[in-house]
Amino acid sequence: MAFWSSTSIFTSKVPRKILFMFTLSLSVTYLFYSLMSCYNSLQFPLQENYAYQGRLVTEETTFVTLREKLYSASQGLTEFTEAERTTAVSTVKDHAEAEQRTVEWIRTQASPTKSATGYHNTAVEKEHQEFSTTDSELRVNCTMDYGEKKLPQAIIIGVKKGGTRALLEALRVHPDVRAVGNEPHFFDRNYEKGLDWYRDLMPSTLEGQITMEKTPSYFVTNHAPKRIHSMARDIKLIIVVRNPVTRAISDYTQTLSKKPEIPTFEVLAFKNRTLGLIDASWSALRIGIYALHLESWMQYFPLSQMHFVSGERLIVDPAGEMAKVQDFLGLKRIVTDKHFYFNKTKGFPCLKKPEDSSTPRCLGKSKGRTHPKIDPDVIRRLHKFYKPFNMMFYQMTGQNFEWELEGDNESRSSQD
Ligand SMILES: Nc1ncnc2c1ncn2[C@@H]1O[C@H](COP(=O)(O)OS(=O)(=O)O)[C@@H](OP(=O)(O)O)[C@H]1O
Repeated sequence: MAFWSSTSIFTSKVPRKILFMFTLSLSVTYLFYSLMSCYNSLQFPLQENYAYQGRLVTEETTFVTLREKLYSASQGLTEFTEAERTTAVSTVKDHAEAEQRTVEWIRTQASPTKSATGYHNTAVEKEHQEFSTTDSELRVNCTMDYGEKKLPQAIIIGVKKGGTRALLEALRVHPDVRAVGNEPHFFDRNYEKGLDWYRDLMPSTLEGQITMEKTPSYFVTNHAPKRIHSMARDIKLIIVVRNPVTRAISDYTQTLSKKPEIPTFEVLAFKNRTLGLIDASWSALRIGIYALHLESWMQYFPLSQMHFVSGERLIVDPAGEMAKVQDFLGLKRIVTDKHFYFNKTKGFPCLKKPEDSSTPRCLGKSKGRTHPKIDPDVIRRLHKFYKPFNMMFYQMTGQNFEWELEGDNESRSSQD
């Protein structure tokens, strides 16, 4: 009875109110913590999505902060990446294969050229039946992040030292482009890791956004055209090309910055300098035989799926080149001259600084290194060496990049 009278206190009116208040406050606390933990796990995706929307409305701050973060992250990654270290020094096997292939190709070019239509041959059809993935198979990985990770619909496949980083960073300003910052090297070095691994590297995209990546070594990788075709036969390919002589010097400058002990450019460029025998198997020179590499790609992809960017024009008229790239990708022309300014110290166009940020928007110090002075006679010989291949490349692409004019000028000034 005594026990009953002590518990019956809970049934009396005043304590029932206290009990109610206590339960209520417990529930509110529980609800508050649940919401907080949910918010924390969603915070980054929300910001990202909001940022994207903000771009279209007025709130630029979040977008800018996020872009700055991505930009500086990509800067860090481009400095001395594994890609840069290993592409310049190919393995002995690759080197031998490449040399053999280059020599054979140069020999066969003495015979009449193939017609442009003949390149896109039956190998493509066979390949497609065996390996092609359907669109629905490509769109599976939905993450906590808003949107979903997709395999790229467009890839900057080359060329090394052409201006690929500048192009990718300018494209990333576009709200409908999402690109991975570093170079995945999937189709040349990581292919055995599989498409799921590759897809997982990509940023999540919203409906209507394009997923992109850049790995410049794909352009000169034998297996890359077939492998990329088997992933997506309708993929768009972008190739930034630059005068092969300047490109070779830029490539050499990069290697030299990491290995100061290597022989001079003049020594590496020749098999026999007295005989004027150019070493076309040296990767710095081989990469510049664009017609040779393009031929492999044309066996799998029609020219309509390729877009060639002039590395030279990307420096003097970035907005002009960006307009053409955006058209090719089916994007609205959002990245325009308003986004660029010429930075005199850097000597290159840079992306304009957002008002509230002090982070530089120029590319890092691994871009725009001072090139060593090369013997003008060697430069002249290299221009002569590349001339027929450049002509062939102009014919194949239907575009004249006018590298011979530069060569003529250089030859003239070196004679003065
Ligand atoms: N806006 C801007 N800023 C800096 N550099 C620019 C820019 N546009 C094009 N370039 C040229 O890009 C060259 C480097 O090319 P890549 O980015 O393709 O190099 S890499 O293959 O990724 O290492 C780099 O070559 P180097 O000057 O020889 O370093 C530049 O000439």
